[in-house]
Amino acid sequence: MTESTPPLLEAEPAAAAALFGDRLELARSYVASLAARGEELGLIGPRELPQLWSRHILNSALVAPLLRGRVGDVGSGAGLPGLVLAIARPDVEMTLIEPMERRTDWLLSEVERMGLENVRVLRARAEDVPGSGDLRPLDQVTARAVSALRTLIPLTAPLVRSGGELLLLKGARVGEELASAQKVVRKHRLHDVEVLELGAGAGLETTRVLRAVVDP
Ligand SMILES: C[S@@+](CC[C@H](N)C(=O)[O-])C[C@H]1O[C@@H](n2cnc3c(N)ncnc32)[C@H](O)[C@@H]1O
Repeated sequence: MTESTPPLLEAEPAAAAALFGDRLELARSYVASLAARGEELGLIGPRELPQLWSRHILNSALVAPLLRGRVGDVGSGAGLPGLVLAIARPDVEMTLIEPMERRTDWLLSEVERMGLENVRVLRARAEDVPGSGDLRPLDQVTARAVSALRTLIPLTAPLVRSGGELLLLKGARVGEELASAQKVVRKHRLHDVEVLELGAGAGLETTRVLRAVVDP
């Protein structure tokens, strides 16, 4: 019987330096920590290591230039995109909203290990946050791989202040998801809804972001 070789961590793509600038060392330390402990903690699958940088870290970091003010990330899991964005944008106040204790423990330990002062970890389900007094209405909310738009919009829009924005990272079927979410788009008074395609020009995997203004 031959022993199987553990999958190798993807080499850091050249684009990482431009996306993280002087925060690159912190991004590297988060990637190293996630690669070392992520599988054991059930945060990432073993097959993710060969695409950790390109599919997960840079896919998340591409959203960083769109951020402003107080931002929440719903369903952060391992820290995607919220922790990556907080690393890239120390000027942004980031709240990671995640209900699973094992995941919030991991997020808190990473925030402490990296000395990030712009991150708060809130253990909660997004739908329980409005009206709880735990979080003031946010300027923007991000989410990635949490649910389809028809359920994700009702989870995220109530967290945003009037005139704030949703930035929802989506896959190639975002158009179909949006078509079947029209009822909640109207109910939550989203306008200026657009799908941004980020990264392709820079030779990266395309990150699709549903951006919409919330006007409750
Ligand atoms: C598939 S994981 C994705 C994690 C991460 N965003 C990523 O892209 O890798 C979905 C995450 O959403 C969280 N989640 C599920 N329902 C939620 C809710 N109602 N409010 C907040 N987080 C939720 C789960 O606990 C889980 O960590």
